[in-house]
Amino acid sequence: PWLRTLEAIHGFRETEKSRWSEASRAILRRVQAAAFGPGQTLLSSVHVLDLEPQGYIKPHVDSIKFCGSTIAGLSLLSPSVMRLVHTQEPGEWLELLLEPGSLYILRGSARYDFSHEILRDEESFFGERRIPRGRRISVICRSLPEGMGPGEPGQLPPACAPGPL
Ligand SMILES: O=C(O)CCC(=O)C(=O)O
Ligand SMILES: [Fe+2]
Repeated sequence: PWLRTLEAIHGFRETEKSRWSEASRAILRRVQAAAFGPGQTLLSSVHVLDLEPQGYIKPHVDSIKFCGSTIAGLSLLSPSVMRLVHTQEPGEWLELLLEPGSLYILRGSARYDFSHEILRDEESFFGERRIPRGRRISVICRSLPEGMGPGEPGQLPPACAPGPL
């Protein structure tokens, strides 16, 4: 639902999950505490993306219609490189090495003014260092779009209706 519309992603499968084991919920609570403020409401379901070794994500900015001001992603299995490029100033960019078990948080300017992408295996370098890509799973939490309080769930796709994590 997130990326199919953008055709930004290749070699993947995905799902949205709202039911988690207690052990997983404990981890999601840590993500929530690290990435989101007390006033932020999260989308009720968590996005899980499974990228095959040849899979990659092209540069995009998450839709402001479906996603609020914060995106937090937990990377699992293979390391990968995320590149952020300023949408107005392509010379302004940075790369993040996403080690398995790491959490990235996109908020503020990183969320709105920079595109993000996951490099394909052939281009997967962090500086000079080659980062060979294997299967990568990411678990992504997002805040609700502003003005999308529980009173206005009609504008959201059903899987994104607001609710507790
Ligand atoms: O896999 C990730 O960490 C990022 C996924 C992403 O950019 C998205 O779902 O919009
Ligand atoms: Fe994204």
